[in-house]
Amino acid sequence: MTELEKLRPSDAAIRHLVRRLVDEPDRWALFLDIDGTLIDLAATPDAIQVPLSLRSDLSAVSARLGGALALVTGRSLPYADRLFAPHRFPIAGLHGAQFRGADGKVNAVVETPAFADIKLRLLQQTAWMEGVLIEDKGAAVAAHYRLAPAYDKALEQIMRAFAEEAGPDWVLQPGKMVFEIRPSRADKGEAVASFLEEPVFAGRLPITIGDDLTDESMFALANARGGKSIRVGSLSTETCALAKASSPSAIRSALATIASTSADRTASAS
Ligand SMILES: O=P(O)(O)OC[C@H]1O[C@H](O[C@H]2O[C@H](CO)[C@@H](O)[C@H](O)[C@H]2O)[C@H](O)[C@@H](O)[C@@H]1O
Ligand SMILES: [Mg+2]
Repeated sequence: MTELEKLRPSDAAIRHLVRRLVDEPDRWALFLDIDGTLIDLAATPDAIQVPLSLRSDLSAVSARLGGALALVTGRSLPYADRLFAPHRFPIAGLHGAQFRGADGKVNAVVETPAFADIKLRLLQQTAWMEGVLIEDKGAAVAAHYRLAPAYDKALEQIMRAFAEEAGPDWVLQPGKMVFEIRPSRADKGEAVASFLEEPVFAGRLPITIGDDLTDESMFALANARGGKSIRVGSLSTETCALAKASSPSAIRSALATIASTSADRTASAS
C-alpha cells in the first residue's frame, strides 16, 4: 500500500495538495508548523519523536520546490534546528519573533533583563503546581499543563498577569494545554509574509499547514493571498483554515509521496 493509499477518505485535501505540489512545483511555497502538524503531540515538549524519514522527506520536498519550504513554529530556532539536523530550512521561531530566511540571515528578538526576571518569578510562583512545566525559550516562555490539567485556570491567571507586566512588547499566546508569553513583534502570518518577499518564495502562492491557535494568522495570510490553508487534527476551536487534515501522520504521508514521486510519474500521484 502506498503512503497516499493509507490516507483516510477525510484527507481529500491532502491528496489534492500532493497533486498540486507534484504537478506545479514552481507555483507553490510550503509553510509548515512543527508540533501537532509534522510531529505527533507528546506528553511533554521534549518527549516528541521525529521519524527519521521525515528529515529526508522535508529536504527532498524543499529541493523539489526550489527551496520554497519554511518551518513556522513556536519552538526556538536552535531547538527546531536540532530536530531536523543535519538539514537547515528557512524558519520562523517563537511564533514569528525569530526569523531565518533562505539566505541564512537571522533576525531575532532578544530577551531583556526584565523578561528574564519575569521567567524566574514564573518558575517560583508555579513551583507548587505538580506537573506544570515551564519551558524557557529565551525571549519567550511556555507554561505547560498537559500533565496537570486541573491547573489550567490558575495558570492562565498567572500567565495573563505576567504578560501584562511584560508590557506591549510581549503578548499572551494560548495553545494546546499551554499558555505562552511571546514577543509581540511578529506573528506567524507576518513571518509568512516576510518569507514571501524573499527571492526563493516570491511570486509563489502560500500553502500554510498548522494545528493550533497560533497558526490562524498564517491561515488568514494564505487565504488573503489566494493560497491554501490546512488545519490538522480535530477542531475544538473555530478556524479560518479552508481545509483540514486528519493527523500529522497524513501530512508526513503527503510529504513522503511528494519526496518519492519523480516529475515524470505525476499521474500516479493522483
Ligand atoms: O508552533 P508549533 O511548532 O506547533 O509549536 C507550538 C508549541 O509546541 C510545543 O508544545 C506543544 O507540543 C508539546 C509536545 O508535543 C506538548 O507537550 C504541548 O502540550 C504542546 O503545547 C512546544 O513545547 C512549544 O514551545 C511550542 O510553542
Ligand atoms: Mg502546532
